[in-house]
Amino acid sequence: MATFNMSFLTQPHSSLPYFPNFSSQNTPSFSSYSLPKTSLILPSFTVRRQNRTITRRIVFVAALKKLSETDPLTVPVQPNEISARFPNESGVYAVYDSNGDLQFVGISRNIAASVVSHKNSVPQFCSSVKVGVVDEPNRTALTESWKSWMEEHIATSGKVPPGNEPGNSTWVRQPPKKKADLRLTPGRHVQLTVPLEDLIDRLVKENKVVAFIKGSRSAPQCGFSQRVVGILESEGVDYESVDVLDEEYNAGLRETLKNYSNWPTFPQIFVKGELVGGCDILTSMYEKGELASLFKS
Ligand SMILES: N[C@@H](CCC(=O)N[C@@H](CS)C(=O)NCC(=O)O)C(=O)O
Ligand code: FES
Repeated sequence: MATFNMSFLTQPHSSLPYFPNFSSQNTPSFSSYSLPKTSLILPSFTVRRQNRTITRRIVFVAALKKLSETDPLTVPVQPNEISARFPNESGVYAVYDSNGDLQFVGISRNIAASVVSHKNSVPQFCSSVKVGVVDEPNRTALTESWKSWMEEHIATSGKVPPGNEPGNSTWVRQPPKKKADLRLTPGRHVQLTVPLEDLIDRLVKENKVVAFIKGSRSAPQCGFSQRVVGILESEGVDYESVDVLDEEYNAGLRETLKNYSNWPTFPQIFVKGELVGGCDILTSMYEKGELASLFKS
């Protein structure tokens, strides 16, 4: 059998020899996954060591069931029916189209949620799904499960599932691209004809939410700025950022902004031209759940 380097293939997150966890209420039935027992406790045996008799038990852990031996489950149209049929657990899953062709093998921390998401985004490819729940999942174990299903499919069909072809982004959600930071000037080589205060004033009035931070939004250079960026992003705020440490495009901003806002530190967050505050104030408003109304208005 040919050997394949799987590292370049599109894989979602991580997987393990696959131990079903049947405790979930959403797990429909044992037979739908046709999985073996999590572990079989085999008879114990004894060894003699330094005149002591030690009892050992052999624990046999069931391996991931083969892809070809796993029964497919039909994917219902309604998300709540999908959640009822598929487990909310970690594992590996294989998605088939209505012709029974394997489209994608994935790993998920919540298989039901992944199936709902695929059914929404690519319903034409998402007719039935084979599931392998992984108990005590860790990254290596999940990845090994994924590999074993992929290798089995490649060995029998000679093909990589289309959704796992390198560069295919149909099945794996790409992280949203971060906005670029705003720059106050075209660069140091250009002589400013208006005072820096006026540029700041225009910028905070023309943009609803502006965060003046140390470093860029993708790589804040200070923990206070990092916390504020994290809060704004977790609230899903559409904001602009300006790096006060950027001496090429924002020369002089660090000191001029302190005068403009009468606030001595960074970060500084402006909403509709008004200073809201820095890290402490934003953190406190976040913890009290006050940010949604601030950014909505
Ligand atoms: N308590 C402040 C913490 C921020 C802070 O202390 N910033 C300092 C260190 S990053 C600062 O900007 N100092 C002035 C400067 O570096 O120009 C807040 O709530 O934002
Ligand atoms: S740069 Fe040191 S605390 Fe912000």
